[in-house]
Order: sequence, then structure tokens, then C-alpha cells
Amino acid sequence: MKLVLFLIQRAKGRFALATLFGLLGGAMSAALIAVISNALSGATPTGPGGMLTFAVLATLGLVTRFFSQVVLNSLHQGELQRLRLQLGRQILATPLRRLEEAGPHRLQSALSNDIQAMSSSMGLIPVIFIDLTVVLGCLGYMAWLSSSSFLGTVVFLLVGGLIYWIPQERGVSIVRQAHGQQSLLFKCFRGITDGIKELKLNQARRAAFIKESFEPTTSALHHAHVRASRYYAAATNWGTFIFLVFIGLMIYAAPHVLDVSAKELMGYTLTALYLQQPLTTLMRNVPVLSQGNIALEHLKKLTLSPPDTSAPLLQAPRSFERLEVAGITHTYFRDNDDSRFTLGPIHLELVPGEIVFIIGGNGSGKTTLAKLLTGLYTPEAGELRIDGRPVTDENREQYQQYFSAVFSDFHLFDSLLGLAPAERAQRLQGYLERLQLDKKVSINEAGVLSTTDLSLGQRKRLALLASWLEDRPIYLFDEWAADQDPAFKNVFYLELLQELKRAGKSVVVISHDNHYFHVADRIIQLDSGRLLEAPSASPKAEPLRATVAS
Ligand SMILES: Nc1ncnc2c1ncn2[C@@H]1O[C@H](COP(=O)(O)OP(=O)(O)OP(=O)(O)O)[C@@H](O)[C@H]1O
Repeated sequence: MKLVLFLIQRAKGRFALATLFGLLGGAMSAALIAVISNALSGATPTGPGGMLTFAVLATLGLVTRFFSQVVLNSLHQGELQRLRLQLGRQILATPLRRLEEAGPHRLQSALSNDIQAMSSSMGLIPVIFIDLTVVLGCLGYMAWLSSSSFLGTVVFLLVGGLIYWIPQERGVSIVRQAHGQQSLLFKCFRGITDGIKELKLNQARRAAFIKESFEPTTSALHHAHVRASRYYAAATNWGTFIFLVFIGLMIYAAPHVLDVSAKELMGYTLTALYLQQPLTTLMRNVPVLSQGNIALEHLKKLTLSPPDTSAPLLQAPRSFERLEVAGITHTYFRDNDDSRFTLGPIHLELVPGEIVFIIGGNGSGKTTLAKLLTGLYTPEAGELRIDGRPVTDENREQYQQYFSAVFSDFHLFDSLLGLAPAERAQRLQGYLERLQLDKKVSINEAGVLSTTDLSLGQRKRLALLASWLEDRPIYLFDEWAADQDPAFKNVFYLELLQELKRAGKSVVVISHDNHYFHVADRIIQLDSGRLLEAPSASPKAEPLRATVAS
């Protein structure tokens, strides 16, 4: 029902039109069954007039149901497309930390499985809707035939419906409980695709992965769906049985206990038989509709932010004078785990034309600081100020436009997105040559890369190229040089960084390459989330401006 309401809320006009056509179709079907029943009982003559009425009703029923289905289908397809776009936009608008907490497997499950479930059930809504109108039309005809029998029919249908509903709901609740397993299945899929080398190489690991992780998850899902399908089958078949009981009662008991004529009885039985097909289809389709409802509930639980479709395209700032980091902190909490990691409070300043290295052991908080600096995380305490203006929720997006970053877990798109062709064309060939990629990759006029099937080091160079072309005032490289050969490390640290500095950029480099620490104007050292007094930078460096938190 939630899914139907969801569809109605989105497109009231088209839904009303489809309802009208559907109701007309249902009315035609009910009228047709009345004509048939009258003709069979001899109440109306079966001459050309009757035949014409039959033909007109059958044709009108066909046309109205066709249009109802066409309108509802277009409504459903339009909604599905909008839903996909909206979900993508919502994910992009949601704070990074919230997405990290949900986990990539849950997002993937939502983007593929939940959208698919909603699509399947939305596709059934037109059919369900038309069947419902036929059922209502037939019930209307039954009421017109005999009000006393109709009352009995309603009581019978209510009791039968309740008995149908109990196992049906049990099946739905089993599927709802198993929904978490669906996300775990996506986690396993990620294990298979992302960890393929590790799993292929080590047979014991592969066997353990299948036995301890993959098989239990698929098996839990399998059992849940088998159990649910038993309840669904019980509900549907019970519904069909109840229906036969009803027809039996009409034929064998009603003539003895109710004051109905043979003509009414025949009309009633015929209508009941006619009702069987739409009712059975309805009962079969209800479980699929429930899966769509469960998917909708699941999507709502992700608590994604509303998409910012009306936000204007922001201009990237050309320069800045001072970025102040005033006592910012961030803490990672883990479910079912008392251990937590806190970064900060961090105090520091960035100015143009300066290279700042962030160093520290694994897990000391360098990447976390980079995420806070770039505005990807919102500080829990303290604040960032750019040219004296505090960074707030309202201007965070604008603040992020100061940065171009290549993170250690970078993603390389297969085209240079977000860059105007003129911006690209001017400097592209020169950069490709300097990054020694001109023999490997070409980039066409639309900015599409000829290939991304390259070594990790080469892909990182392409990511650097995309970052370079962005031409932002602040650059951040998270262990960029870690996968580069010694010759290219030299090019990166001794040439490229210096060029950015000369161009007046502020350059933040997260690095473990202690041979190149002399390149830095300042070095910031992190240890367990706290700033330490840093080792001395190059002799020409300015005094250290990072201060240790008190
Ligand atoms: N998404 C996360 N959820 C929970 N804890 C996290 C998350 N990311 C990092 N951490 C924790 O925060 C700490 C700092 O991680 P961070 O990635 O900032 O370290 P780092 O200095 O960049 O390490 P490395 O040199 O290994 O890249 C780690 O101890 C880690 O356990």
C-alpha cells in the first residue's frame, strides 16, 4: 500500500486518469457478465441486439483497460527513472561520513536490489489495479442481483480475506527480517570482485570465505525466501479454496436457505466464477508488491539527504589568502566496540605558495585530517575559516571548491568530467607528455580517455592530470607518490610540486617518503590523532606554523 501511495503522491493527475479508465474497464466487465448471465438464463433475447451489446461492452472493456494499463505503465516507468536519478543524487548529497557508516554494500544493495524490487512491484500496480476494479465491478453486480446474498458474500469474503491475510503477512515479515542478509550478500559480492586475487591465490582462504561467509549468507536468504514462499503458497491456495467453498455454497446450500431465484443464483455463480481469475492474480501479486514495500522502507532507513537539484553551479575560487584550522576534531565510533579514534584538536594555517607535508605512522590520522581539511567531514568541534569566514553547512560546498585532491583510494573516471573543452585542450597534451603518458593514453575532444586499463602508477598519474587541470588554489595529495617509480618520484617531488608552489598554490602532501621531506616548507606530524612537534623541514622553510594542541 505504501508503494501505491508513493506512486499516487508523485503523479496525482495521471493516477486519476488511470483510475478512471480502470473503473470504466471494471464496469464494462461487470456489465458484460450481467449480459452473459441474462442471455444464458433467457431473461434477455439472444438476437442481434444482444449480440451488439455484448460486442460493444467487450470492445469498450478492452479499450478502457488498455488505456488504464498504458497510463499506469508510463507512470511507473517515469517514476522508476526518477527514483534511480533521485537515489543517486541523494547519495551524492549525503555527508560522506554517513555514507561510510552505512557501508558501500548497503548503498549497492539499495541501488540495485531495492530499486529492482520497487521496479518489479511498481510494474504490477497497473495489473493489480485493473484486477481490483474488475473485482469491485463484479461485487457491484452481485449487490444489484441480490442484496441479501451480497451481505452473506461480504461476510464470507471478509472472513476468507482475514484467513488469507494471516499467512501472507507472516511471509512478508520473514522477508522483511531477511532484508539485512541482502546487504550482507552484497558485501560478499564485493569480497568476490575486489578480493578476487587474494581468494584465487589461497585455496584455504577461498574455502573459508565460501564456508564462513558466502554460503551462510546465501543460505540464510534462501531459507527465508523458501519459508516465506510456503506462507505465500498457503495464503494463495487457501484463498482459491475459500473461493471454491463459496461457489459450492452458492450452488448447493443457498437455494435451501436463501430466498433467491434460479436466475439470481445463476448470475451469482457465473459472476463468482468470473471473479476467480482476477482474485487469484491479485493474491499472487500481493507478495511481489510487499517486496517493493520492504525495499521502500529500506531506502527510507538509509536517511539520505534530500537532493540539491536547485543548487546553482558554483564557480571555483581563483585564490585565497589564509585558511585557518581552529581546534577541529573528529571521532570514529564503532558499533559493538568501545575503542574509538579521536583526531585533534588540530590548529594550523595554510597560505598560498607553500608546500606542507603531513607525516605520521599508519593510522595516525593523516587521511582523516585531509577529509576534514577538504570539507568532506564536518568537524565535531572547532572550525575552519577561509579568509576569515567560518565554514558552515551553508557554504561548505563553496569551500570545497578551493580544493583539488587525489586520495590514496582515488577513483579514475573514464573521462575528464567537469572541465570545459577549452580548459582541457590548452594544457592537455603538454601534461600527458610530462606525466609520460602520451604514448599510453589519448584523450579525445569530449575528454574521454582511450583506456583506463593501466598500471596503478599510471592510473595515479592520470588522476594527477585530472587534478592538475582543475586548477584550484589548494592541492592535496594523499600518498600520491607511493606507487611511483624512483624516477617519477623525483619528477613529482622536485618538479611538479615546485611548479604548483610557484603558481601560488597551497600544496598539502601526505607522505611517508622521508627522502623528500626537505622539499616541504613545513612538516606537520601526527601521532595517534595528535599534532607533534615536527622534524625540521628544509633550511629555507618558514617557521613552523602548526601548533600543538594544548
Ligand atoms: N571509516 C572509518 N571508520 C572507523 N574508523 C576509521 C575509519 N577510517 C579510519 N578509521 C580509524 O581512524 C584512524 C586514522 O585513520 P587514517 O586513515 O586517518 O590514518 P592514516 O594516518 O591516513 O593512516 P595510513 O598511513 O595507514 O593511511 C585509524 O586508526 C582507523 O582505525
